[in-house]
Amino acid sequence: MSTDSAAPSLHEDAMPRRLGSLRLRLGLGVPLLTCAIVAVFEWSLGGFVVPAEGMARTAWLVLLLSAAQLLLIEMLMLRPLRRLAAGCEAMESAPVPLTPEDATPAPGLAAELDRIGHAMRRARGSLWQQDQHARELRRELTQQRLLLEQAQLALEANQRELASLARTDALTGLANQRAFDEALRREFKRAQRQRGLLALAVLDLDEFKAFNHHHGTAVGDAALQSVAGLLNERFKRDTDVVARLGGEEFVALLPGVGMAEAQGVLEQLRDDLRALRLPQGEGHLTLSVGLAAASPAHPYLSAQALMQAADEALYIAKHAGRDRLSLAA
Ligand SMILES: Nc1nc2c(ncn2[C@@H]2O[C@H](COP(=O)(O)OP(=O)(O)OP(=O)(O)O)[C@@H](O)[C@H]2O)c(=O)[nH]1
Repeated sequence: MSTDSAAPSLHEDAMPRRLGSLRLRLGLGVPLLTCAIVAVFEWSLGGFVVPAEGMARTAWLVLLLSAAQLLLIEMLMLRPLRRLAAGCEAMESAPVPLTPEDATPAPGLAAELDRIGHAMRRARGSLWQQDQHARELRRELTQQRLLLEQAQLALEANQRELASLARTDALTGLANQRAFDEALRREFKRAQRQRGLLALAVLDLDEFKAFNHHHGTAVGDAALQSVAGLLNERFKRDTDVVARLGGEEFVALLPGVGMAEAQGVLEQLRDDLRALRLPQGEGHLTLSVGLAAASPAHPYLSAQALMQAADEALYIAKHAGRDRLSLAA
């Protein structure tokens, strides 16, 4: 049968071994039983006193009867059992297409066993198909999970980008008002806690309305970007925060920096701007700065109070004629 050569299984040898042992037992048992039956039969006919000729005839009779029985057992039992065993083994291996021989089993006991083997192979085929289907579904599920993970990563990246955009000034790339407000609150509390220094400068370009008017807003935009570049250059420490609050107004928040040090760096920044001679190396765009600094010797009640002091200093610088730095009282 075709299933005899099916894919190997864990119990491949077990069933034939069992059938071989059964055949051996039948091979011994059937002749002995036949011998016993013939002996009883002979005894019932004439007793155990049998001439030598009669003995030989009886031996032949036993031999022939045993051979006939064994042949019948082989055809009607062992062969169908082998098919059944093959059917059982096929349950553990890939299905093999049913042959016409499988589809039309022989009549009698063999037919029953064949039918069982046949049904087992059909069940195996169906199980195998379901198993294949389940594997496909699992593969698809894995793929979908991968896609989902990728989409999730992309979404997280987008969210991070959005969050960063929400805290960044689009024109200059500096922190915006929202990011600055958070930084001011955070650094002010830290300075208070650690009794440290915190300088805050508010910087405002002078007569920027007129600048825009003369040179156009595109040139004005470029000037704002140049000032942002200068701020980034001058305030490079990890703890420094520079931001554009809107329009032509910038801030520099400098943790751990006192009034004198901040004043020095801001004057250098004003020199840098003057040297640039915006626009196009021929102009004279200037900057006014208001500077306030919190320290244990000069504390402020709140972050807002520090900001207000810097704003007031800027107001004084503007009203004193612009292009200068004014210190908070
Ligand atoms: N090019 C450009 N101009 C801007 C931008 N945001 C605000 N402005 C302009 O900046 C100018 C600010 O003008 P004002 O607030 O009157 O200040 P100012 O002219 O600089 O005068 P002072 O601050 O008193 O020296 C306005 O004309 C705004 O239109 C921007 O993103 N790009």
